[in-house]
Amino acid sequence: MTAAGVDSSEPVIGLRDVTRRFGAKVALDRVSLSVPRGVVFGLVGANGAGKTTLIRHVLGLLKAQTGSVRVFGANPVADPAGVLARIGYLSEENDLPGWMRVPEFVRYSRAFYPRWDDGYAEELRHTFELPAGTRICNLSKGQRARVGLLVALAHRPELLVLDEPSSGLDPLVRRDILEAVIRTIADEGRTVLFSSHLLDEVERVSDHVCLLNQGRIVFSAPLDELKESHRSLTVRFDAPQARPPALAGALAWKGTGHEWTAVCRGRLSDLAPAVAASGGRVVADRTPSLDEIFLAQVTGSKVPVLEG
Ligand SMILES: Nc1ncnc2c1ncn2[C@@H]1O[C@H](COP(=O)(O)OP(=O)(O)OP(=O)(O)O)[C@@H](O)[C@H]1O
Repeated sequence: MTAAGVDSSEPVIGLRDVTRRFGAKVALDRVSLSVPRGVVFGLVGANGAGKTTLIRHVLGLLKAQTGSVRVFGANPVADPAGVLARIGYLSEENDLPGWMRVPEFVRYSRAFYPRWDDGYAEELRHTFELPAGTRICNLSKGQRARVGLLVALAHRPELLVLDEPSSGLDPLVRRDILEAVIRTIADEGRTVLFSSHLLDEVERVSDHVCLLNQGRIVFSAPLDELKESHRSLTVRFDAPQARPPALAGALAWKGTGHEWTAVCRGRLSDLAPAVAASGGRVVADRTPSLDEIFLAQVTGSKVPVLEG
């Protein structure tokens, strides 16, 4: 326990066996995960994977049909005011009242948060270069995303939840603003949960990555661990091969003839003997990007074998 009575070992978010159906569609399928305090937790997955549905459970906007959700140790559906006051949230849709000007919207929003910091809100307005006199409906999509981010941040939340925060932001703004914001929050010991399609962005800022596919967790692990436990291997054979070798741990192959490359689960020391047994030799070995791991994990054997 800290002096403030916060148990720092207790996860900020805990989901246990959460299943959510919309009619016949299973949006979340027995999802269990734990988000420790002070980490940047990146949630990745293709369209429809269940990311927003998971975030809505964390915010208490959806009630778990089975299983349990705990945020700061509380049930967000039973105690929405207590939980939401500690969360900053930027939604994918980023619905804002178009008729208000930024300072009006800031005044309106501050009423919901006892810990709102006026000085910080004004500092963010300057950093984000948001004009005071323009109605929100006349701002660009990127500027509106920055207004949403300002309001999510200005009460210095313990947990920042960002659902696809990059939509509408150009690459410069993403790198300079969003990533700086995410790192600052984490450096201050607060927690960030964010979902994104942009795997290079997730890779740059996340401590922990969770991949959802069709409502199920494919993996959830510290980024370092995830990268250390995968290799991209290029294997060469003396005689041309019609098919890639049967290598335990290989998730997806591409190549042709003498040379084949695979993203593999495992370490080189475990994989090399199996490559040798298949008659090949490893000619290149590197750490794959998160994007490559994601594609290999999600599409796996469905990745077409390129015939050359
Ligand atoms: N209110 C709803 N009614 C019916 N189906 C829904 C509802 N909300 C989500 N779904 C379905 O549940 C699945 C998961 O949706 P969700 O929005 O959580 O995915 P996502 O990973 O956030 O996708 P995206 O990246 O496109 O935002 C999808 O098939 C979606 O169509």
